[in-house]
Amino acid sequence: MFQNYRLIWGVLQGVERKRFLTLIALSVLMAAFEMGGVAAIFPFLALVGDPSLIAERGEFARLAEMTGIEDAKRFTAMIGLGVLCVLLLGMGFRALGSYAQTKFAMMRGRSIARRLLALHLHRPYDWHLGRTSVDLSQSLLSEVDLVVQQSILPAIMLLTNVVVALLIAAVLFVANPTVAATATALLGFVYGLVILILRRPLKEAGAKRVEHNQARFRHVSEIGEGIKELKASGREKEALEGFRGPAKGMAEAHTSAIVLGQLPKFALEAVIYGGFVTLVLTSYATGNAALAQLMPLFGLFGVASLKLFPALQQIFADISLLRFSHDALKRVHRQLNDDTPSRTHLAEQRLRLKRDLRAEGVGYRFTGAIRPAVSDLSISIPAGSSLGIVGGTGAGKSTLLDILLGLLPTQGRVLVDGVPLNEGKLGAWQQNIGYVPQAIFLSDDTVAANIAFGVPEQDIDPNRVRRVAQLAQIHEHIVTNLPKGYASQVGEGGALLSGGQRQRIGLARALYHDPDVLVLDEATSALDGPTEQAVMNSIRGLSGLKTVIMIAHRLPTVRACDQIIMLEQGRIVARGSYDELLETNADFGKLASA
Ligand SMILES: Nc1ncnc2c1ncn2[C@@H]1O[C@H](COP(=O)(O)OP(=O)(O)OP(=O)(O)O)[C@@H](O)[C@H]1O
Repeated sequence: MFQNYRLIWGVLQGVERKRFLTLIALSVLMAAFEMGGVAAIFPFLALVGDPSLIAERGEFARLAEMTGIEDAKRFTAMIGLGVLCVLLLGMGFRALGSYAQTKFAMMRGRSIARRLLALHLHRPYDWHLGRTSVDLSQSLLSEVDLVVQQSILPAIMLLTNVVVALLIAAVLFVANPTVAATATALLGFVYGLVILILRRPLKEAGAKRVEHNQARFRHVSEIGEGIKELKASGREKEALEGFRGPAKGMAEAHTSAIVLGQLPKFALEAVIYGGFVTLVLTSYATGNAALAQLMPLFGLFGVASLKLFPALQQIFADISLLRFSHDALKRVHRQLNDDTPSRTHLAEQRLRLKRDLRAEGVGYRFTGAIRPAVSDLSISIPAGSSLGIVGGTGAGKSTLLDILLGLLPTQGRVLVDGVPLNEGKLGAWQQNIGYVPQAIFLSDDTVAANIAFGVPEQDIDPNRVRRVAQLAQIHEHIVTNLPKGYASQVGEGGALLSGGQRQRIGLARALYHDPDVLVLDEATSALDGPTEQAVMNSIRGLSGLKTVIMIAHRLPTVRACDQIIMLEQGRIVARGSYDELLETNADFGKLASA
């Protein structure tokens, strides 16, 4: 449990930690108010039991003299009112405190999720390779909520309730040390025993919850991604069955946590009320004291147990939640404190390409790969020219592209106008690149918003959107076939657009920010012959204005490129113009005729 506090401390940041400490101080104050209310009951009940105390007890006498209320009934009523005020004040203060605590915890849900997302976005590209987005969505959408509601909030509440319980116990000790000591020993024993018995099953339920939740997220995400294959092969039933196990496991883990958390309630109830009855009966049977004399004590214990019992109950519930959420907290803590370097400074100004882009001896080997995907490769691309990259599958084309984009760390150097690209310049360089991947991601938004991707709606320039759509040969389709033109919704994942149309939206998107460098990673492979030709003509129209780097499987696609390189096993095996390569390289000739 102390580990939970350590982990929470690690999850919080500078100002959050200060607020956390302030809330704990507030908890102590809340507890003091709570105790004040309980302590005030004792003299009040004593007075009700024996009005002569007004004259006998100094503090009552002084108060009666100060207020001028000598009449016993009126004096008792005044004290009762005072006690009520203290109790109400305590409750009001506690309500305010609870609001502050809950708000603090809930706001952490927002800040922790945002930090997780920011860390994820700023991790280097090679860190993302081999990782799925399931991890992120599970942490952001599920584990953070659990951490907030079942770790941070209970951690604060636990401290409040422990202080409340201790202070109320202290009042009871002052009132009657013997009874209080017996009750404490009894409660402590029962309580300790229950915690000891339940801690392991609670922790196990928490670990199982994380595991099943992960499986649930993975399964749903796989269904989303593979829905076409699933439906086409009629495997809906299996997909549904696959969800059953983790969903059931998750429900069972939560059930265990809730039931185990409630078990001690009954044990405590038995001890508290059983103890109270025993106390009354013993006093009555032994005739040790008149019932009237014991009244204040019973009243005190009654009110104390009204306060003490929920506090003890809450303490156990908080401990249960902390144990249950331990694994989720550990996971979020690990993700927030993962020391993979992040690049958080986004450049404001783009790094323009005026002379040339050069790669000198670049290379990259994927983790676990036997040989490098690209090795010792050098190339020079004059600004405004076009480069076509061809080669068989696995030749290293995409890896070379990723190196030039600054996405992968490389041996050798990449130079922009003779200046080596380093960590500090990557953001500025990437802002100057328009990238069109093989598969375009479309958000469930309008066509215009998808072209000006990431630009807030009010800042979208409709003229620019139209211009780049014309360049990408998609304008005619948008204005003639879509119901609301540029304001039409594309449907989730671009469901209303064909593969070729999606690709052209992607091209328009890459052109929207008017980058100096246009990178196409098999971007036209989904287009039919005439459309590809039209798009390639548009790209050719950019000749001299933009530097174009493209990967293509079909050789006609790169026909008009100023320079073509052919890769094999990560190395350049031929370079030149299309016609030069056709003449000098037999493999290229074979590929062209194929
Ligand atoms: N994330 C990865 N992890 C490990 N190895 C990888 C990874 N991505 C690519 N590779 C390996 O690196 C080599 C080059 O891959 P790359 O994707 O650059 O080739 P490519 O020429 O673009 O292939 P294709 O035309 O099939 O897309 C291949 O052997 C591939 O298996």
